[in-house]
Parts: sequence; C-alpha cells; structure tokens
Amino acid sequence: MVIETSRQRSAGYGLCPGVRPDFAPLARSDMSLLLEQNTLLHAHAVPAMETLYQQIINTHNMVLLTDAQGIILHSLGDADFIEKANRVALAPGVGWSEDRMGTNAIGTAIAEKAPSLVHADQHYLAANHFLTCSAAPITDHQGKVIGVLDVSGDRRSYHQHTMALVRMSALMIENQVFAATFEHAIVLRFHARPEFIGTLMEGIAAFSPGGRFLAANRNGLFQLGLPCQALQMHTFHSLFGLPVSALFDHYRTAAPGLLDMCLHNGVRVRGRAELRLGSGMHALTDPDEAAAPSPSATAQAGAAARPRRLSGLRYLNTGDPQLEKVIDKVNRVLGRDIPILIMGETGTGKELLAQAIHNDSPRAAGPFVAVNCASIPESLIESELFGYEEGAFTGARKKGAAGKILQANGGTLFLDEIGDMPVSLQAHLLRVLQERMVTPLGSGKSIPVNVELICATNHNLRERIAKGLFREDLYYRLNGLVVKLPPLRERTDLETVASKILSTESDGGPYLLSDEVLRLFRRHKWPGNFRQLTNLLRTAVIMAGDEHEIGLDHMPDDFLDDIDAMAGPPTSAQTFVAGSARLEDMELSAIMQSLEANDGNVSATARALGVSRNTIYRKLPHLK
Ligand SMILES: Nc1ncnc2c1ncn2[C@@H]1O[C@H](COP(=O)(O)OP(=O)(O)OP(=O)(O)O)[C@@H](O)[C@H]1O
Repeated sequence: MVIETSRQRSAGYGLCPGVRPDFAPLARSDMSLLLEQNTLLHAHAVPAMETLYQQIINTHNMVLLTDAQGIILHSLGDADFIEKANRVALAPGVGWSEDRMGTNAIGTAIAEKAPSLVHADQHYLAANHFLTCSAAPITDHQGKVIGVLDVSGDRRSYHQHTMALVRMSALMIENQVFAATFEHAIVLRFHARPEFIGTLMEGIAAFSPGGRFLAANRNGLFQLGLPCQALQMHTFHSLFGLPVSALFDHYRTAAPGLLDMCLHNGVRVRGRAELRLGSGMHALTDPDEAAAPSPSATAQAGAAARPRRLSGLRYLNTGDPQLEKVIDKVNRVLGRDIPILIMGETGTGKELLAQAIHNDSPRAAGPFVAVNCASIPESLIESELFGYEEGAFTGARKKGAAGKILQANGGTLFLDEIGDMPVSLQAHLLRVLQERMVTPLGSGKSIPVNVELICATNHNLRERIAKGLFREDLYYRLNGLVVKLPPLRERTDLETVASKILSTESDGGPYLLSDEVLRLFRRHKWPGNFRQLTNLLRTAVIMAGDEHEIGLDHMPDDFLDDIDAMAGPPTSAQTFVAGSARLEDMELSAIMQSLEANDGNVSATARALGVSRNTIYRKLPHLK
C-alpha cells in the first residue's frame, strides 16, 4: 500500500521508470554548507552509523545518512557490489528524494515520515532495481524529520533483521540529538523500570530551568500519555509530582541515587536528571540569553554542551539601589575568607545570593553545599553537618557518611536559617570554624577542612542572643560582613524582576504584564517575596496560554483574596468628588461608596454591586 501510494506520487512527479537517474553529487562548496547546516545531526549520527556498520560488515551493504531532503551527508562501507558506472549512486552529495528518484527507501521514509523498506523492483526507476534499502527517519523534538538513516545493499543481500537495526540506530541518534538540543534546561531520563534508564527505551523530557515542560522524545511522550499540546501546559511538578527545587536538593546530596517520582497518571517512575543550568541556580535569565532553552542555531552548530553562567552577582543586579549596595559590599570581600551573613525575610533570595557569591568567588569550581538548619530534625543536624563513622549510632549507614562540612571542602558551605540551629550544636560548629577541622561522630580522627562560610537568617540574631537562643561568640565568628536583602515590597525594580521571571518561565516567550496587574503588584505586600512572585507568574503564564499579556483574569484566586485581605479602607486621596453626571463617574462613585462601606474589601464590594472582582480591580486606578 505504502509502495503503491509512493509509485503514484512518483508518476505524479513526471518520472519515467526507464529513465537513467541523476546521480550527480552536489558541488564541494554546497556539500560543505550542507554539512555545516547539519552539524548536530552529523555529529551524533556518525558514531551510531559506525556501530551499525559493524553489525553488517561483509554483507555488501552500505550505511547512509541523509539530510531532511534525502541528500546523502555521510556514507560508510564499500560500494564494490555496485557496478562501476553506478558506484556514485550512494556517495555523499547524491539526492534520493522521491521527486528525483521515485519510490526508494530514503525518499519514501521522508514522504511518509515512517520507516520504509524498498526492495529490488519496488524501486520506481528500473536503474535502482539492483538495490534493497531499509530507511528510518530521524525526527527532532518537534516531530520534524531532520534526516534519514538507511542501509542499502545488493538486492541479494536482503536480511529481515536489517530494518530493526536501522530503526534502533535511528532512535539512538534521535535521543542523542534531543538531549544535545536543550542547553540551559533540565533533562530528565525516566522509565517505570529503572533498568531501562540509559537504554533506547528511556523517556527523555526537557524542562526550562523554572520547570516548564519543553519537549519529550518518543518514549517520553508515550510514557507521559498526553498529547503534545496538553503537555505544553504542564510543569515538572504537575507531571512528576515533585517541585523543581526537590531536584536541586536531590543532586546536592553526596551520592544521589535515582529519583523516585509519581507520574500525573499515578504510575511510579524512576529517573535521572541533568541540571544544565550553568552552575546550578535557575531563577535568573540574562536578557540576551533568555531564549537559551529553545534549540537554536548555536545548538545546531554543536555548542550544546557548553555550560554558561547565569547566576553570578551581576545577574542579580536588576536596578534596585538597596540591592546594588549589597552586591557592591559583597564584591569587596569576595575570596577574602570573610564569612558573610545574609539577613532577609523568607523568599528574598538569600540562597540565590549565596550561590551567586560562590559562583563569582575563586572557589566557583568547588562544591556549593547548602544546609537548611530549620528543616533538618534537631537529632539529625549533628550527623548531617559533621558526618559520622561506621556504627556511630543506631541506624547509621554501614560505611558512615561524610557530613555537609566535608562535602563543601574546597568550596562554599551555606548554612540557611542559622538562627534555628540548636544551641547545643552551636559550640560544635564554632569549634570547627575556629580549628578548621571536623571530627565525624564516633571517630577519633580530625579531618582538616577548608570552606568559605555563608550563613542566612530571617531572625534577628541579637534578639536571639538576648534570649539565650544564640551564642554570642558564634555570632561574632559568623558576621564578617552582614548584608540585608530588601523585601520585594521595598524594591524599586519589581517590574524588571517580574519580566525576568516571566522570561524564564515562558522560555523567553513574549509575555508582558498588563497595567492593571502591575498596579496591583505595586500595591501588594508580597509576604512570600520572590517565592510568591515566581509561583504566581508561573501559574499566570500557563493560564495566559497564547495570550501574551498577563491580565487580571490570569491571576489565581488566592492571590486576589490576599490582596483583598491586605487592603485597608481607601485613603482620602482616593475619595471621589461627586458632582459630575457622567455615567462612568456615577459608576465610580457607587464603587467608592461600596468600598468605603466594606472597609476596602474588594470581594465584598463586588458582591454588593453584583459585579466581578476583576471589574472592581479594573476601576480602582480611576478612583484617585
Ligand atoms: N532576584 C530574584 N529574581 C528572581 N527569582 C528570585 C530572586 N531571588 C529569589 N528568587 C526565587 O525565589 C525563590 C526563593 O529564593 P531563595 O530560596 O533564594 O530565598 P530565601 O531568602 O533563601 O528563602 P528562605 O528564607 O525561605 O529559605 C526561589 O525560587 C528563587 O529562585
């Protein structure tokens, strides 16, 4: 059936079965250009072709790679089985599209976007009847054919397993091209059966650094079981049940095993992720690198694996004067072995700043190890930080474990929420910092360590000292440089920051905030600071879909509720002066009065007036 349809197409091209085919290859300069345009495909296909050729050596067959138009880019094998006059047929530069050669495995695989076997006289042109050919298309992450892998040989050499080998090799190339296409992305390899990870059967999915779904390979799509379009609305969290931050935590551990995840459809899968995010953090994107996760010409040129830094201090500087001062101070002490204490409310970016300091410091090539002192149970902090020897306590791992301090050796140790460290452990930490030696629990041996220390807290440490909850001597040991990160509500660069986050969340997509939303953002108190803003914008981008302006309709209800709850009664500056008879003015007057009667609560006002909350929000700016 496929052959028949192809033959009809061939006739439609005006080809005559008896005609001598045009085996003239491309000119050398055109060929170089073609190879350049297909660098990524060529680079990943050649090793797979060599492996494939090893399986069929001495069978009078050749392995061919073509571009998306069927022009041979690379060939392997000996053309001796072809009579002399036709030996050029399978050489680089010769085109095998259906419109030139009629029905043939390469051209037909491209036309049908499916593997194709064309044997002997199934070829449209009589001159090609001496061949038997098995071809499989190679597609990119969007399902577009980017090339064809083919095994062609003397028709007497036909073997039924050839097609399977070609398909497997094409899949291997596809997976490699897929993984290389996404730089600055999270690339997850997964399967319900852990032994299939790293094989052709694995699913591969790519996510933006903020966790937004970008693409999946064939097996990935199959396992996820959702149409491509639906997947575009998903995030790492919604598909695999884990927030992206859990990935970072997982890969910060000393010997991370496979991830254990639950797909959105309840199937348990295991996986391994590569975090190709420069040096590990993901929230900030430089405008000129904003579109990085999407496959680009540079990726095609083979630049895929080059790591790029997006998390240095300069990327944090988005124009807020308070923050600029912080960055300036930090820059002065970089690499000078002065401990830095970062103060700031939750979500103000303390950890992000710590990571940026590390990335800009001379220790950037060393590890960055973060420990959240508030989230580890008190009984475990000691072993977590200092490590333990075999048999140090019940439940200890057989071979003991290196603590976080040792893991950070040569790099930076970030102690988050240091104010919550139990007093009993503070003396131990102080000793380590002073002596620069760690003694794992249960061990008599001290090990020298060399770490740069950054601590963070959202407590007032002086108050804690006064209450006997924090040791004064440790405080003085930690506060070489104290910097305070401003809360979001005090920052003057809210708009810039929001558009950076939008750019990350939408992989550089052109999302903008509407004026109404911006006004709301400026009024909001942002108790969760950047964490809250990032989550909000992530949802808003999904809600906005193809609309590129984020409006009130894309704001989650709980955010609007928060705004309601925080709004006080309107100020006198907002009081409307009645007197004009315009309908619009009367409307505003009614809203104003109702707002006053409801203590500024927008929901109650909307209910009282029988309109939506969005309508009230839209009118608010006109109440001045
Ligand atoms: N300047 C920023 N621009 C964009 N996103 C940011 C910025 N600062 C922080 N974030 C994001 O906000 C979230 C919280 O940041 P981070 O963990 O660094 O804050 P934190 O102050 O350490 O919070 P906590 O005190 O709760 O541990 C993260 O998702 C981070 O990527």
